[in-house]
Amino acid sequence: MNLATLSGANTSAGQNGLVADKVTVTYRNGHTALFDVDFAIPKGTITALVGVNGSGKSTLFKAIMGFVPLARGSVSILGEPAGRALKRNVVAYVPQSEEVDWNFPVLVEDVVMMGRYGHMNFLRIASRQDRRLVDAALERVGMGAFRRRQIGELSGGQKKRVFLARALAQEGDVILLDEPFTGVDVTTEATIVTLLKELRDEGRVMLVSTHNLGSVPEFCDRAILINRTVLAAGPTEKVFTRANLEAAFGGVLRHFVLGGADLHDDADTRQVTVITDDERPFVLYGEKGEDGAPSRPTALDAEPDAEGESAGRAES
Ligand SMILES: Nc1ncnc2c1ncn2[C@@H]1O[C@H](COP(=O)(O)OP(=O)(O)OP(=O)(O)O)[C@@H](O)[C@H]1O
Repeated sequence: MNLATLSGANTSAGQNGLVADKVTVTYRNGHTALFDVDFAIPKGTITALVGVNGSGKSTLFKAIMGFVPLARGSVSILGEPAGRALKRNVVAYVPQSEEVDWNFPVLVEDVVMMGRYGHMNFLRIASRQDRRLVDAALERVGMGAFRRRQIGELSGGQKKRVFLARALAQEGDVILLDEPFTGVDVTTEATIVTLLKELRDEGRVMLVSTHNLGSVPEFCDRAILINRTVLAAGPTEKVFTRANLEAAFGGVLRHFVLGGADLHDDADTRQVTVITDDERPFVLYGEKGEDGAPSRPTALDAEPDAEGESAGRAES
């Protein structure tokens, strides 16, 4: 995807958030990447989009953005058909890094200014207000000092921040983030999470795809588990359960249970369950183990070397 195709926006208010109704996407090669995807996300919330590689997360973002056509179904945004909302530039999209052509010769401040294109006429002459919003967005993500750098010269985490700044400059009420935490360090992750929480408090709608299962309960009010269709959707505490995650990830998930003598020197049967798809494990503590609960870490469907590796992650 070329940087220039990722244009910018406008503010708008609506009573509803993001609604998908039987969304089905079939690529030109005949592969149906999504079928009958249904969900409804209210305003003022952050929703995690979670699923294995190839489960259709990016396809869903592209379908919402109108980059791929729907074979069936519809999307409504802030109470109006997606096409109309997209024309009003109320949706800001932060794509996966791999989707962007980083050789496109453009300065950081120009990337952020793209977020303002939807507010300009065809001559694209930036107003004082446009420049002010670009400055504010760059400062808010801590990238003010990098504004005159070529985007391709930045680190992965810095690029993510710049794209977030572009979404901020756009002033979109709906923000779609495709794997914003991939390849970023803990400081950048914390910066992004803080920012998303602020945006939620401002009443925006955010859909965030991530493989960092552990961070989902920390900042996402809701979650959608997906594997070509929606497996579970709703408040995180209801959706982010061991059974649902196992259904969503099947054999791909690394899953360990610590209990018995490894954890307690008394008869306490509570266990620590570590579920991980990627870098940040999802840790459950306090589930009662059955009699004879595993006393050693148990790797279900894990790779041969995964036990030590993931047990180490769980400790960190
Ligand atoms: N342009 C395309 N043409 C045909 N098939 C595609 C195209 N893009 C994606 N697919 C297929 O659609 C499915 C969903 O891909 P998608 O990129 O949406 O998955 P994802 O959940 O975002 O994966 P990841 O976690 O790896 O980013 C995959 O099977 C993929 O091979």
